[in-house]
Amino acid sequence: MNPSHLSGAVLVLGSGLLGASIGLGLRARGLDVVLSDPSPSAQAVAVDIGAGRAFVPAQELHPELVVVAAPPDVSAQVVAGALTQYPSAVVVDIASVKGAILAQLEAMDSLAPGALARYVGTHPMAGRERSGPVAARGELFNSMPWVLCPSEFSSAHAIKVAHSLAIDLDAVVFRFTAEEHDAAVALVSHLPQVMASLVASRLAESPSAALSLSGNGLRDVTRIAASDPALWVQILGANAPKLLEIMQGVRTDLDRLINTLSAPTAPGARLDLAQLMTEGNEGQSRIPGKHGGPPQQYSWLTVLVDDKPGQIAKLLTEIGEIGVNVEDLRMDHSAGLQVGMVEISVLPAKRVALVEELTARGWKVLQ
Ligand SMILES: NC(=O)C1=CN([C@@H]2O[C@H](COP(=O)(O)OP(=O)(O)OC[C@H]3O[C@@H](n4cnc5c(N)ncnc54)[C@H](O)[C@@H]3O)[C@@H](O)[C@H]2O)C=CC1
Ligand SMILES: O=C(O)C(=O)Cc1ccc(O)cc1
Repeated sequence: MNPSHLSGAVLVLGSGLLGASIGLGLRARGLDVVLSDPSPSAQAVAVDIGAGRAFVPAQELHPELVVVAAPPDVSAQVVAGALTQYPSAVVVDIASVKGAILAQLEAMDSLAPGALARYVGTHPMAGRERSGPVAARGELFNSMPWVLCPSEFSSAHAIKVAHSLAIDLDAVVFRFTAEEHDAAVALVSHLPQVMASLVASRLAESPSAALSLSGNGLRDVTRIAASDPALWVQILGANAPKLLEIMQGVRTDLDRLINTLSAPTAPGARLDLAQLMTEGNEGQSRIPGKHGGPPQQYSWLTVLVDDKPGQIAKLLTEIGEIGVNVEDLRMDHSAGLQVGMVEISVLPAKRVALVEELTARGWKVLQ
């Protein structure tokens, strides 16, 4: 592991999923990480998994950086407290919304003049649909976007320290204004969350016989519907104006679709459906590939594995031996059979050789 770009202690306020993941990542760089959380159990679990040492109020602390990893609706207060308590530290927050927090900070009389020079709003675009330190992963941010939203007050030094945090955690740094950030995440994060929840809520009272036919399409579209309601109430509320703009467009399209499907054989109806699907194809093809690179088309292959311990690890090890990089992986189970179907995506040029080699090694590959 390369040495850190930071040198002093890092204080993490809020040791849930994100705070503990940041702690784990920074500890792996050898940094001194101090964790504080009003929930004693969240703090204790984060310490136990190795995300840092427990904050001791009586002990003097001079952190180089304070990372506020608290829920969005308390983040501004916690940032303000940290700016006051640690007058030489840079303070960043990582909340999912940026404009509302900056506005709250700007409206505070309690802050010392110039204190906001040491603050940078940031947002790692990585997370999980689970919360709490138990779900934390030190590699969570690896190759994922991390947005820095410096304000007009942020100093060059504060921006550099915020940048170092993201780089230390192997993230890919982007720089947006708070306003640009909120518009972007309304589209790429908040709209998908709302749509996933809307689709999944249709399933709540559906017959279980229908659900037994569920496949990857449904799983892909609804994965984030398992997200923490308490967090999302805060995120959606804080970014409502930006999200509304996009949802008005969705409503127009949905109304059009309902009209079309009300008379599916009417002249023009099929063209309208084709257009809607094509627009979806166009949008989907614009989602960047890994590491923020250009959209990348991968080839998928499916390998049948016995449903017993160690099989997937063995398969992945052998793919590694063959010298092919797995770009993505998902699992499905064949209803009623003791086999799993592992779907693997690889660069198209690698697919044929990989199928041949896996088959020669005795794996059942579905073409
Ligand atoms: N969950 C996700 O996937 C992502 C979340 N975020 C942002 O990260 C922040 C934390 O979210 P998670 O770690 O997912 O939530 P979490 O619920 O796992 O952890 C939040 C922690 O903050 C603590 N906390 C509550 N009030 C506090 C206060 N006044 N001071 C310090 N700590 C306090 C809670 O006790 C809890 O342990 C949120 O602002 C969220 O918007 C950003 C990117 C992804
Ligand atoms: O689970 C996923 O795919 C996510 O996209 C998680 C996520 C949740 C909230 C954020 O502010 C950023 C990322």
